[in-house]
Amino acid sequence: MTTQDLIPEIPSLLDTRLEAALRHRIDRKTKPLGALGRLETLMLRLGLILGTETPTLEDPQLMVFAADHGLAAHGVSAYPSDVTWQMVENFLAGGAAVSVLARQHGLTLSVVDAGVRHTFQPRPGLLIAKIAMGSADMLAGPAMSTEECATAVAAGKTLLQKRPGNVLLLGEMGIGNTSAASLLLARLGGYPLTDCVGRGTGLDDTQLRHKLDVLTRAMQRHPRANEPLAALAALGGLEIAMMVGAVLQAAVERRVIVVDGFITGAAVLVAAKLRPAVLERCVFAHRSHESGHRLMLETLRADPLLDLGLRLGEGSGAALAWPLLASACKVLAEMASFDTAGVSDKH
Ligand SMILES: Cc1cc2ncn([C@H]3O[C@H](COP(=O)(O)O)[C@@H](O)[C@H]3O)c2cc1C
Ligand SMILES: O=C(O)c1cccnc1
Repeated sequence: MTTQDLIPEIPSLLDTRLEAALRHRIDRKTKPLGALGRLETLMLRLGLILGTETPTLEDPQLMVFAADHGLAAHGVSAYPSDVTWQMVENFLAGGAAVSVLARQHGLTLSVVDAGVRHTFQPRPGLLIAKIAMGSADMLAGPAMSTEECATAVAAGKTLLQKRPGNVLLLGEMGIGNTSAASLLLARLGGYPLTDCVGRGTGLDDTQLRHKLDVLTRAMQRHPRANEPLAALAALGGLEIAMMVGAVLQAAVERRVIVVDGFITGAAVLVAAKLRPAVLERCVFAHRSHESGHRLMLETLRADPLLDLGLRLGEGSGAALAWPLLASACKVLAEMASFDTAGVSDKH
């Protein structure tokens, strides 16, 4: 499969007529001009993505992409790799944070086994798309072969195609994946690693220094992995690669993409380096407590909706931001204008 086949074209959403109509509609609502603040920016974005002055959100899909990481054997996380499969069980049993939030908000939760080091029993809500029993140790070679990486991206596209609705909320699970996300940010953003690495699940100072040392060696091991797909294969992870495919396909289909935290942000970064117009389809849910996330958001020119000090992942931030998207659509559709309500406009 050529890169051309794997990575679809994604046109810009630029539509000056629709944008003007949306701005007019928002400005004529019964409120001081601009008074709904960033909710107005959100209304505009949702209208542009869905191509209408009255967008409606249908059958939102929260997909949690899960995989293990070979690098985790080097002690870059505060928790053992087994937590990945155990949390997948927890998601499916309905007991994880994201399970509760998805239930509360009526989001369809599916868990994707992109490469967890465990064999799951098939059951509803679990999409088995396993590429390998975890990624390889990137200090010894690439995390994924070029073929594995391409297969993961393609699988992400196919999975998304089969899901209904017009909104994708991204989530992930994979012990060690803040390391992969940090490496992708450093390599694709051209930043010093120290600005990109954080405590993940809760490393202390000594453990953080060790993580930085391991990640420095990973960068040195792959000096030529500079292109997005090469960096993804060498330094990424199976769940991140699968999210890249899902994001590209969601963008092709003009779905709203709700981006969670640092790791889902890394997948969007790779996708945006390949196809910049992906970013026009994204809503950034929150600013994570993970220290590299600020730089990640700056790189993506993102202005996230929430800042709750979350450092969980799973799609928990995306689920928490969901009611704001729902409100934006409701207000755009139902709030009266100065003309219809007979309210006097400003002098
Ligand atoms: C119980 C538990 C539940 C989680 N849910 C998400 N993560 C989060 O932590 C991991 C990334 O951090 P690091 O790179 O430090 O391993 C990912 O699995 C992420 O989704 C969890 C982590 C744990 C321990
Ligand atoms: O921002 C995130 O998504 C995040 C941060 C720490 C641990 N897991 C996820």
